Amino acid sequence: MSRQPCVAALVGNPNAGKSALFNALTGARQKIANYPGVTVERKAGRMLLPNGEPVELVDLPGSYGLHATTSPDEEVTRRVVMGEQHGQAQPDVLVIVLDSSNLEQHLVFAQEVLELGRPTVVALNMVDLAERDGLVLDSAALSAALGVPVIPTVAVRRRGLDDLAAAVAAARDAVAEQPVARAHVTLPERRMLAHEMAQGAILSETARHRIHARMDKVLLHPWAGPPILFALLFVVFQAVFSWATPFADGIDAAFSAIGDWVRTELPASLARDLLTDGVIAGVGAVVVFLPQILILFFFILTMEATGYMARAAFLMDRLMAGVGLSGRSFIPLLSSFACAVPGIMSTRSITDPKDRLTTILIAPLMTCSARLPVYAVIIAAFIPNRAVLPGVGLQGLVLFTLYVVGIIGAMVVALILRRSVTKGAASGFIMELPKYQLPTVKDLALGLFQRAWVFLRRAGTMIFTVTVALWLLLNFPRAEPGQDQVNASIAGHIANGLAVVVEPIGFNRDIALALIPAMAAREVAVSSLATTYAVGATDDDQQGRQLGDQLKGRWSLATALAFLAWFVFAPQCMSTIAVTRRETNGWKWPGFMLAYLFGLAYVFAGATYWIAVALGLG
Ligand SMILES: Nc1nc2c(ncn2[C@@H]2O[C@H](COP(=O)(O)OP(=O)(O)OP(=O)(O)O)[C@@H](O)[C@H]2O)c(=O)[nH]1
Ligand SMILES: [Mg+2]
Repeated sequence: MSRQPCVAALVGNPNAGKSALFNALTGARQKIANYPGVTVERKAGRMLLPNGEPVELVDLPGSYGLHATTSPDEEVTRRVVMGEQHGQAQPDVLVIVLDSSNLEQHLVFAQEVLELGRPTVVALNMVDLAERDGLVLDSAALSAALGVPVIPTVAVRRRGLDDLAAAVAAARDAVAEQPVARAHVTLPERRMLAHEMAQGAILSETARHRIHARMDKVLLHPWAGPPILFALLFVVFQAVFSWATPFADGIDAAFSAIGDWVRTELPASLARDLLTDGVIAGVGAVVVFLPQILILFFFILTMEATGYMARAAFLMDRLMAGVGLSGRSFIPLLSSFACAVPGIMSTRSITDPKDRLTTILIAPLMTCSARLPVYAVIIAAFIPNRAVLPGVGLQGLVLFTLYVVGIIGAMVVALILRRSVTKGAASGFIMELPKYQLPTVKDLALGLFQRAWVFLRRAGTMIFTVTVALWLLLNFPRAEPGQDQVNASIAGHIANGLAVVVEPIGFNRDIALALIPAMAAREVAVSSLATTYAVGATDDDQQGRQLGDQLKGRWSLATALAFLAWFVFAPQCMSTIAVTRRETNGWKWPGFMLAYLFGLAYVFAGATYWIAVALGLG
């Protein structure tokens, strides 16, 4: 008796391990071509049944459903399964591949396939990963629930392949029987059933796996997840202000004491002024923010170490797709909260060139840690330290808002870029979620130490150098008696020229003066202001005052708010420009980045200033 060559097809959700099974079952006997008329790959190969009989095995693209298909891939899978695909005989046997550690999710699609009533076999794949996580499944119970054979497999270790081949052979022999179509159920019903079947198939589960699964249910919930993430970040920014104060005050007092000591011990001279006004006032003004930076990183490192950060990325994936970016952009953008330079370098993992370029261009809008000193000094000086709600401080709220404005700005810019300069569609991605873990004190301490070291090294090298250079430009040429030293200096002349440009957005000469050295790095704005006010101070009393008090006396609230808005957008960072040039091979994109970011900064600072003035805050 001769038969038509039997065809079997592997179906299942993306990442179930279909291709891994396909490779294990067919070995080198593969043919790869395109389905006619579409650019979807057709992978077929020859697998052997236990009796040596060959079967054509087709590896189908991953899919979430047979009805509302959303991509050419899913459409091909649907057509092949239904027997409607041109150039492909309808499979005699369907092999549904399930990921054991995502059983509930994968059973939704499996039910849809089973409703077709075709001869079907289920490969319960990745049982090794489930067992690693403390979950042992009962394939017999699942088989009883589904009404088809269920074979546990580990595709990458070739475990269960013989049993699977035997099950395919048995199902093939049943082909002659009339297919029995099953009752159709709605999607919510299918979800419920999937939940019940997945629960019913649990043979044993460690307490830890159960807790982790429950945590994921809540933290990754499409509605509950994002508000939880948002609330968590909110707490972080509250802590950045409320916890840091005693430490920051301590550092501040130490720098003041050193400054006072130098002033009394050394004879009055330009060299003494360089030490007190340039080095101690300037560098000290930045170092004061070390506690806040460490608190921020304490939370970021903890979220990473516990496994929550990857889940945050998972939650963000949908949002990113909404603005035309893939979830792959999330990690580079997240590391840009520390610094845009490593963030931009890590975009190398994004395969789509336009996706990658868009991510590079918006990375500087993520609030890097160099902005924290700028934000913190202005907020501490101008935003009253009071609670808007019990436990919710106004200062932390403003800081949180600045971060959010940066993120919203980045999303809007991405949306616009993806429709103009870097036109293209979003490509989805699925990432593996790491296990939940308690962070170790050692790892956290090491991470914080590295952050502290990076920050202090910058303060000791670049910020020190730029501040000393600024001090020199502020002190020469020397003013005539009765003349203001800052106005007489080289830096003062340059600043007065630039002030014309920034006056319309509410900036004064001192800000214009700080913006130029701050091109080296944002936090230099703080040290520059501190040095400028120290040089410009007319008596010792004024000289000893803290930067915050100086600002309060000299700036209006409207100016302070405009200054904050400026720093949300302005590309004040030489290293970011340099790394963008390197990563995009030329000056075109860094030039574009500079232009659009300065444009946004100018418009938003101006709008903030004039709205504040109109509200009577000028
Ligand atoms: N540990 C383990 N890993 C597996 C197993 N099966 C597959 N993998 C891995 O899981 C990942 C996804 O497997 P694929 O075979 O590409 O999944 P797929 O179902 O073909 O995915 P799509 O083609 O995107 O639908 C790969 O990294 C595989 O190496 C398994 O049984 N155990
Ligand atoms: Mg595949």
